[in-house]
Amino acid sequence: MEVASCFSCSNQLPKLCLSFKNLQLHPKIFICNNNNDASSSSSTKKKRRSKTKIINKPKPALSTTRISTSQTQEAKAVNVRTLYQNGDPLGRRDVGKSVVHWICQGMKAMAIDFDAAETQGEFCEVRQRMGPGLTFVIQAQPYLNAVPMPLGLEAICLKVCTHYPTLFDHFQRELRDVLQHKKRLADTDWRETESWKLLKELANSAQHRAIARKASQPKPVKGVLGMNFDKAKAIQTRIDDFTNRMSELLRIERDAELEFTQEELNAIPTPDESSGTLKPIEFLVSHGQAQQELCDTICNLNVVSTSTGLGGMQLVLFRVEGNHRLPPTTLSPGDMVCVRTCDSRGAGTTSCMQGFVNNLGDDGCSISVALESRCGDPTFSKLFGKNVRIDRIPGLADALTYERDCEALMMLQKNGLQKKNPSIAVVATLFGDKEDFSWLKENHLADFAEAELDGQLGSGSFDDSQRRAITLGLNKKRPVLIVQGPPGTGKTGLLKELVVLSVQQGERVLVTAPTNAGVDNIVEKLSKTGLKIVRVGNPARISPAVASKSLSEIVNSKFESFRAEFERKKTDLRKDLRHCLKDDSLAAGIRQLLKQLGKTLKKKEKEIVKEVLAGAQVVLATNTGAADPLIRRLDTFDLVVIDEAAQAIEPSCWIPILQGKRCILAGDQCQLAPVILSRSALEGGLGVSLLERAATLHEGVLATILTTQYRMNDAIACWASKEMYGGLLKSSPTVASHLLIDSPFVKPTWITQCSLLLLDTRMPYGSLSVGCEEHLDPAGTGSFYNEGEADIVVQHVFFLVYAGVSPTAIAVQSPYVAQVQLLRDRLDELPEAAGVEVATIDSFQGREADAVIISMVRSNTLGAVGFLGDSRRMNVAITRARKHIAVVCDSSTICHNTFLARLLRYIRYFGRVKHADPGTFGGSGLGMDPMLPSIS
Ligand SMILES: Nc1ncnc2c1ncn2[C@@H]1O[C@H](COP(=O)(O)OP(=O)(O)OP(=O)(O)O)[C@@H](O)[C@H]1O
Repeated sequence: MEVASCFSCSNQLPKLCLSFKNLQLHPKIFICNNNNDASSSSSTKKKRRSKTKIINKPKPALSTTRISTSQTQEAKAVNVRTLYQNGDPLGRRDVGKSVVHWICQGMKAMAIDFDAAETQGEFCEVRQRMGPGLTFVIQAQPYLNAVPMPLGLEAICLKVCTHYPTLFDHFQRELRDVLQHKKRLADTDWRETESWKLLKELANSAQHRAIARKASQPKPVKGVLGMNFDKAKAIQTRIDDFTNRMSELLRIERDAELEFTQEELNAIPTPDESSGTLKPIEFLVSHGQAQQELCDTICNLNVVSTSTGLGGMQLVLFRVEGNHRLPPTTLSPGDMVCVRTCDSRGAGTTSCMQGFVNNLGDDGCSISVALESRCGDPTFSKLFGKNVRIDRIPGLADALTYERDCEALMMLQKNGLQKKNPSIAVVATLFGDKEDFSWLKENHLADFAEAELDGQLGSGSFDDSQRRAITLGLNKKRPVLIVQGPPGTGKTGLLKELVVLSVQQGERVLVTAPTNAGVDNIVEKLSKTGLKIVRVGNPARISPAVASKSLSEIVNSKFESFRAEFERKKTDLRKDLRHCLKDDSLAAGIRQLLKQLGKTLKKKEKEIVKEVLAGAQVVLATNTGAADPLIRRLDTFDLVVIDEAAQAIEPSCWIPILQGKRCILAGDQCQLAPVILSRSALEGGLGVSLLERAATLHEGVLATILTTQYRMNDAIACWASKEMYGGLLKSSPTVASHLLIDSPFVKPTWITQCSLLLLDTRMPYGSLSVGCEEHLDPAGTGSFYNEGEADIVVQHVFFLVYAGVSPTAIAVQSPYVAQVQLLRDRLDELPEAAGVEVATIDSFQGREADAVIISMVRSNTLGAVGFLGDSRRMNVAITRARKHIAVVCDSSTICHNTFLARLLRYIRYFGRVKHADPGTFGGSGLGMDPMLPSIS
């Protein structure tokens, strides 16, 4: 079944659900998940860490079904942890009757729509979209989203709404009731309906049986790779132990995440309806008031225009009625949303479509949403000229990531040692013990030697350790290679070379990374090689710099002429239709032709997508995105490469690995780690990456280490080497002493000749510079900002630019999202700073810049430094700099952490310190005296 591209962190975008009618609006608690500290927008996990802001939304005017207090209290006794997940449907006893009632309502709406589609002769479209497992779960979301979750039970609802066996079970029951009722009136056999037949088809599919009975016995192990039965059985036992343990840890982590959400919800007092504090939804839309809260619903929107995108997605541009600005919103590109028509109060919905946010307009008044194209579809055309509301569908992206990780573990357990598994040698290597490993080698089933290079490498561009890594990686019989290397040792460059050479030796390669930023980084490198590369993923999550390599752009460009021809024919037919409206049979014929034309367009597009992917030498996606059916349907890959592998949990790495014959993992376990919310999941080992585990296996023979760095001035590299790598990191003489002054057109100033600089907002006599206190983001994101530090950063950028440093060679980082936003706003005011990159530390991993400025933000009397104290994050931040690093901070706060205190001491000793006061430079940095400050 079809899932065309992606949403949120991963890369799957569900095809549109069916239209559905007669849905009622209900009072609802809206959850606003905001990225705050450190998190890159691509990391959904980080979203979980962010404080959740809840807004009690107003009640629509429609009649609503309130769950009674006693019901809620009764159901509150149910704990999310008590839910089990063995593949059986969860019943009243497990989740409580309020939640069961909630699912029933959602599934009933879906069943009614199912039946309506059959009555209206649109069932083949339904058939196309429906499928077992995740496909079904995705289709069910808008229906569930339209029913209010019982108060206090949101976490359980979020868990249940992705529990396939439960949803399917309830849907089956509701559909049967709907069909029975209808057919009783018509006196026909309801079992003969298309809807029921489709349901039975799903229930009989192998995938349904596999998912709905996860507890079933794994297949019996036969001898694999010619091993005797006992050996194979021992490996299978290890796989079983591993997958069972990991599934349990994933479940604990997911529960922790849901409990976190529930705690946040519970912390909000129940709205006092009599107080009159609730405002109608249109108030939020039409009043630009300061006290407006962030919301994940936007109402009173009108369709302005439409255009067609990939996969038949219709990009629909909405604008707020009366050209008001959009309300402050949590919606961001890639978010999955439900689009419905409504009245001016946001109520009275008549139809619903699922899609994802493409972007929010720069004018602040518009939003564009990708919906599935529905040529001649009455549901789609109903949006025109109507009030429309857009609601975010929460939690599904995280649920999908979780489901895909679980699915990968299931496939590893069931198929890992089956003959048909292309990655059987990888599985045997990573789960076999020393004896099995030697046996593989002796029997020439795996070879860990270096491959011959035949002078393919460009001379001089790689050192010995890099050459060794490349030759090991080119050996087609080597199942696993781990490339470990501190920052700047050339891992990404080496991976690029490896991919190019592997393609040259006839291999097809799948390249993944845990985050979209990581994937885009390697796409950027590979795009200059002339290889046929395709980046698969949600277009809204792909960096504009590499958009031309995305599947959507490639398909669109190939499809252009065909689409133009289609539009021309469609216009002609429409004209004809207008002329013969009185002749029913002729009009019906033309309508039929229009429908046929739409189908041909879709078919052609599918063919092009298939052709592009099949012709690609390299396919790139996130680890989770590699589960996209578009990728899964392709032939087995010869090689799977995972970059930034230390940042991924092991289950997610198995998604791409199981699709290739061999794999190469590159990363550094001293850089960003996987983010785990639950302490017990962390202690249980969920935070241990595959890279870390595999590097120590079989006496380290799977790994190769790089130790010479080619990025940083030695003063910067020495700090990282001492703090993080036991002094092992060496600097290449080509970079060891490079400074900003060595770049062309850069003037000699004390700053351009300084590699390490501390801009301290604390004065030598102990007082803090005016305006340099930290503040909690009033938007309620839980993030912090510091205006004084922002001013100091701006003026430092100004000094650098004034000294001749190119703005594109400067990067500004902060661990806090609110500070990043503030810095962007401030630097936008400075035309000289156009081109300076401002990013969170997490999103800048894997990148580099000549000059890096870090704003630490925290300044408080308690000495609280939050996650600044995470040495791996600070290692990433500092090691992005090639020639100059400036740390802006309040030393008295930061020094409360011993690791950070050592960093400041190191800068004081080997670099320079300036006590910075934003007031003396004229605030925003604009119009200030460009004389360079002296060092105090
Ligand atoms: N052998 C080499 N000779 C000269 N420069 C090199 C060599 N290898 C790598 N470099 C340069 O070193 C810099 C860092 O390389 P790269 O980004 O690939 O490192 P990395 O290990 O991926 O770093 P990180 O872990 O921080 O992402 C790049 O500018 C690259 O051009």
